[in-house]
Amino acid sequence: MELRGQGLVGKELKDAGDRTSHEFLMHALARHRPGDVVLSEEGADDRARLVAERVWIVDPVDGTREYSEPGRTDWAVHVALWEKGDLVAGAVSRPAAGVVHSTDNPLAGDSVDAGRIRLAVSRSRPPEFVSRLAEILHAELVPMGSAGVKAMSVVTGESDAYVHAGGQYEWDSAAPVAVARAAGLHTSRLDGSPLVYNQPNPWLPDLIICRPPVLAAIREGLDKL
Ligand SMILES: Nc1ncnc2c1ncn2[C@@H]1O[C@H](COP(=O)(O)O)[C@@H](OP(=O)(O)O)[C@H]1O
Ligand SMILES: [Mg+2]
Repeated sequence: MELRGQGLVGKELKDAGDRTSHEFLMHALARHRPGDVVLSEEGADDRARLVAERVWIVDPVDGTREYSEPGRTDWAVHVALWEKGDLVAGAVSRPAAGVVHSTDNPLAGDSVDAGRIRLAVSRSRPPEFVSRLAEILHAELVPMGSAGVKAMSVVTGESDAYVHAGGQYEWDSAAPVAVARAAGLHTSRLDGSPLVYNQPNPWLPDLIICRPPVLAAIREGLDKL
């Protein structure tokens, strides 16, 4: 937040934000949880994570593009804890909005049943299939930056589902998925299989996060693509 007001713009601001947040998190985790391994978007992949019992999966700035655009609040800091096979805790912080969604306190809101399904989608690179899915479902697209912010929009009831495919890494979804699960939402891969973390290759290209009542409609829509 401090860096954003210091005159850096564009790539310089993105890189400085990523690096500063990464260093902050690495120091904090080394100090408070020295025995744990960290998988960060901005760090070298420490292969010790593949035999570790506890691994922190972090994205220091998710929605880096939005972070670099003055006044935007749709970017987030993701911190998730994976322990012995699954996510056990996580938080998605939105510093510019002044909110932290965590597995302890997801800040879940009631969703008004608007009739039309609202799909959260990337504002800068909406996957083509999501537009087709929206047509099939007569759904409304709600564009915003950051995987974490999109997932939290389902948690708060601003949208009904976040459906993504075509590319992403474990750090983009780990903390959002941990919080979404704590809020009682459905989380899975596009084919319905579970999202599995701390894999040798952290590429995790697709997901569905949705309110349970819309899952059947989304599945039917996906089948028709
Ligand atoms: N096709 C793709 N391949 C790789 N990463 C992708 C991707 N689409 C989205 N992402 C990542 O998902 C996050 C949210 O993207 P978007 O705001 O467009 O929905 C971004 O994380 P970062 O900002 O941490 O790089 C972005 O890099
Ligand atoms: Mg990210």
